[in-house]
Amino acid sequence: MTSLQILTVGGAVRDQLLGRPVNDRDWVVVGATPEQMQALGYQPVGRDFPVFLHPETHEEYALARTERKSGRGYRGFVVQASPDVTLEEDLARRDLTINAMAAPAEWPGSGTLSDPYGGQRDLEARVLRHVTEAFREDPVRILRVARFAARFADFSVAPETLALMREMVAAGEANDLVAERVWQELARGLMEAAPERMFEVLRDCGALEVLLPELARLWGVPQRAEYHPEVDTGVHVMMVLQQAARMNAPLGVRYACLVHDLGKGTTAAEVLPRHIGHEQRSARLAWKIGERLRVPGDCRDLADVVAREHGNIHRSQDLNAAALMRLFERCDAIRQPRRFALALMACECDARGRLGLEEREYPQRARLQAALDQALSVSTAEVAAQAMAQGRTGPAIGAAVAHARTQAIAHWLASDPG
Ligand SMILES: Nc1ccn([C@@H]2O[C@H](COP(=O)(O)OP(=O)(O)OP(=O)(O)O)[C@@H](O)[C@H]2O)c(=O)n1
Ligand SMILES: [Mg+2]
Repeated sequence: MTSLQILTVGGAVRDQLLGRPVNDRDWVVVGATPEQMQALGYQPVGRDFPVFLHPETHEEYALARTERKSGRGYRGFVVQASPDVTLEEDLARRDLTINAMAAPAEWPGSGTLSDPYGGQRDLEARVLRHVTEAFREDPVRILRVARFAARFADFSVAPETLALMREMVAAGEANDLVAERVWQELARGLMEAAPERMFEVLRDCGALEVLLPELARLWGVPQRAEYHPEVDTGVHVMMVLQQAARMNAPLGVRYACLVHDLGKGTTAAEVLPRHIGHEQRSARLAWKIGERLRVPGDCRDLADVVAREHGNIHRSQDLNAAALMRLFERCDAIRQPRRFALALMACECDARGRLGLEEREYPQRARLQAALDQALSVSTAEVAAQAMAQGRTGPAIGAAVAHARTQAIAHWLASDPG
């Protein structure tokens, strides 16, 4: 039996070597039994994993372990931890070499490091490389590699790792991923600096076709070159995501960008490169994905508005007050102005996510925002009181309020804001 050793491992070591901020620390404990850990005051996390929380810092301490698979997919784990498992054995079953380094507790960021699998070498070479065949044991790692590619934009996936990921997908390993885990990884990847790289990697290994066939289908679908110099729909959607990242857009906006044009993938061949009515089809396909991946409600709702209305928002420059009010009503903008503002942000990303048009102005956003502010400035209570004084009831009161809002927009338009 080895003597008890507690080391920092994984992301914290990697990020420290990269000079990036370290948020959470993960620890590996070698040479200990669960009973010893509990005697030292650590709290066990769950029954299945030999993971403990530090009594004060609440950081995760995992006993060195080897894992062996008993079934397919994420649920098929049997975890084997014992005080005989060495550090090297533990590191061998981790996902990537850059995540398979361990350092002493008080490590200054350089000097002694346990790096049996070339993590430092791969960090310097900017390579995402799997450690051993044990990579196969957890198909979530396919998503993790894609997510790390989105975070570390200048890293490439090692050819042998991509080949292994392809094999896993071909063997059906991506089919059994739990919806929540897929969404969790996708959401994290969407929030990285280069979200488009996640989809590039997922596409390269075949996982995108399995996880998001509605999205995978967009590559090879042409759009009209007058509006879309990049032509290819998949390329366009990735450019839209790049714009969203550049604007530091929140998750909902990035997700809405991802799904806004899904309907272009089901356009009849004889209509191409036009996509008449794609917005409704996008909304339906986005709904399907939302259900399948259990996407949170706020992301789904925003994506729905953007899918249905992005064309109308792009073409909103000449709308009169009544038409603007109808747009606001379809978007439920009066009740949900913040969501509408996010929808406008997604539309701006869509407008700029086109080859050579990345810097274009998007006056629609400010104009619609200002028009909505006018509509919101109407005092509902006052208008309703007036309507009631005139003997109106029920829906007629609502109509009077809507009318007053339209009037407010009309006044503002007449004072011409440009
Ligand atoms: N499916 C997984 C999940 C985690 N790990 C290992 O557990 C460590 C900690 O996992 P996690 O905190 O999820 O990832 P980090 O690498 O710390 O990255 P992040 O910055 O996203 O926390 C990883 O570095 C890796 O060694 C793994 O091998 N396979
Ligand atoms: Mg971590």
